[in-house]
Amino acid sequence: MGFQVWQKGLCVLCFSLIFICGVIGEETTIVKIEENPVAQTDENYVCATLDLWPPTKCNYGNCPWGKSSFLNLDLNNNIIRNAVKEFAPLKLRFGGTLQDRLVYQTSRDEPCDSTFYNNTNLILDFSHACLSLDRWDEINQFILETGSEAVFGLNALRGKTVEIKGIIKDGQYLGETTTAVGEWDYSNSKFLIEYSVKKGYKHIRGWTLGNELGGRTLFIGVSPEDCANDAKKLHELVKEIYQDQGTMPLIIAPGAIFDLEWYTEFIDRSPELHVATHHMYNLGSGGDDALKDVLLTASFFDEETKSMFEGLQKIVDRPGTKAVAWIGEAGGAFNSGQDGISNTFINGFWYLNMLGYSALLDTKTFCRQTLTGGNYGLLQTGTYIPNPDYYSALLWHRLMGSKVLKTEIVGTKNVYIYAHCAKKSNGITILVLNHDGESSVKISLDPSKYGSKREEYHLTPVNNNLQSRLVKLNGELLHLDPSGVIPALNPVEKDNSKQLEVAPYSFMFVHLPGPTKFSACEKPAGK
Ligand SMILES: Cc1cc(=O)oc2cc(O[C@@H]3O[C@H](C(=O)O)[C@@H](O)[C@H](O)[C@H]3O)ccc12
Repeated sequence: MGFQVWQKGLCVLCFSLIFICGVIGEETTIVKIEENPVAQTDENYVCATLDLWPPTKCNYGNCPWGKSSFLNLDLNNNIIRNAVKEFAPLKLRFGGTLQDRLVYQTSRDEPCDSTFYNNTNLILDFSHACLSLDRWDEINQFILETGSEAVFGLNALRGKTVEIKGIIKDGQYLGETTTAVGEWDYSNSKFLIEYSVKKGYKHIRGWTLGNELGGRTLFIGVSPEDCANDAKKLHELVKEIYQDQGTMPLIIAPGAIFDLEWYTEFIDRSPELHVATHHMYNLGSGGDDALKDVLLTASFFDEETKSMFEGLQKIVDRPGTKAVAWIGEAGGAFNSGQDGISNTFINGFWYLNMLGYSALLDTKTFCRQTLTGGNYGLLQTGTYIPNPDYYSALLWHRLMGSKVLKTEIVGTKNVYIYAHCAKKSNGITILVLNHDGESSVKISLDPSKYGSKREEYHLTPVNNNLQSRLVKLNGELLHLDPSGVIPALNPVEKDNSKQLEVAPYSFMFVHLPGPTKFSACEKPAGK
């Protein structure tokens, strides 16, 4: 037995009842890690989004977007640049609801107003806005200078007619459906792609089509057949435009909420698709008062969430399907997240679990809504000071390699453990999330399996306040230096002859540099 977890609470109970129960209550929880990887992520699995919401976007009386839209974000801000460079390359997905209301300037003489105006009489409640060529150049400069990769969301509603129909069943009015029908007018997108190739923007890793237009309908429904035809058109365009470029970016669609029937038909009709992407908001609404409980009890791992991941994995795993699965956008709570939750330590119970779980189900990339903007930004809106999840994302990126190892815990429900081959050594990295507020988790690591040493990265909230925006690493507050430099994330080295202890309500990355028994994690010499 290489790996064991003791629940302190149970042992305390046992000691206090020792004369009655003897050793019967001294329950040992066993954790097993399979030696052979069960899935593989992209090397840069951690991705973040930049959305388009204007400062006037509000939910529940809270307007958390400021100037975080990629149309007006200060791309020269030192903190943002430093935060992004730490990942180089960070995959950045540009898009969101309003991407299907965005037009691209085709000549510098053309008027181009970059403001989305609120108007509830219009589709998606906002006017159109324009992405100027100058701004597109600035965005590409930013991507290049920060060593990032871009995935850009194209407007898939252009040219389509939006129809609103009443639903009547058995003579009863049940509400309305909004669908977009007709052919996609790709001319404006074609221009942007051609322009990008002419300018030599090689860091564009993928072009994605539409935001939440298919799948489980939220606002506007598009049939799987129409969506597949549009994706096919995009593929043809990209192939033609990039024919002399050597590499071709990925074609990514539909960026919707998963629905088994819809996705099955869409993927069946899209043999050329590279990435089938879906969005997930499995904490519920940003206006929900019960989010704290949902996070601590991990009840976001409900049947619906699991069936979405498993459903898509099954579809893409079928022989003959080329597409792989990505989470193209996940912010926890929809409608901009929740202040005091999405931007605080407690949100890590969702974010780190989702990074772990999605990887296990062979998701190649996980895009966090957002890099900045809304309440769920990795960086605070306006100040760009990193929220606790920023540091979790960075530790994941640095420590968790692409090969995913399956873990199994027997005997406890309050601890979640994920394991990957290590990013930079022949060993492995494990991530332990202790959802128990009373008890530490104690783990023994058998040196004959896990090597003699380990490096611990223990994340705890400041003042034990789960809703703190400040986080400590190994007991030291993480903060920017006065010039906006991201702090070093240094581990504490420990001997594996001593037990590992993960405090109540905390997270720990543990790097086991080896030598370990995980031969699949050994890197070729020189890597
Ligand atoms: C009602 C709803 C349910 C759901 O599961 O997802 C979802 C997503 C929505 O839009 C996307 O999510 C973000 C958000 O609501 O916070 C937006 O900022 C983003 O641009 C959208 O892509 C809306 C509603 C729902």
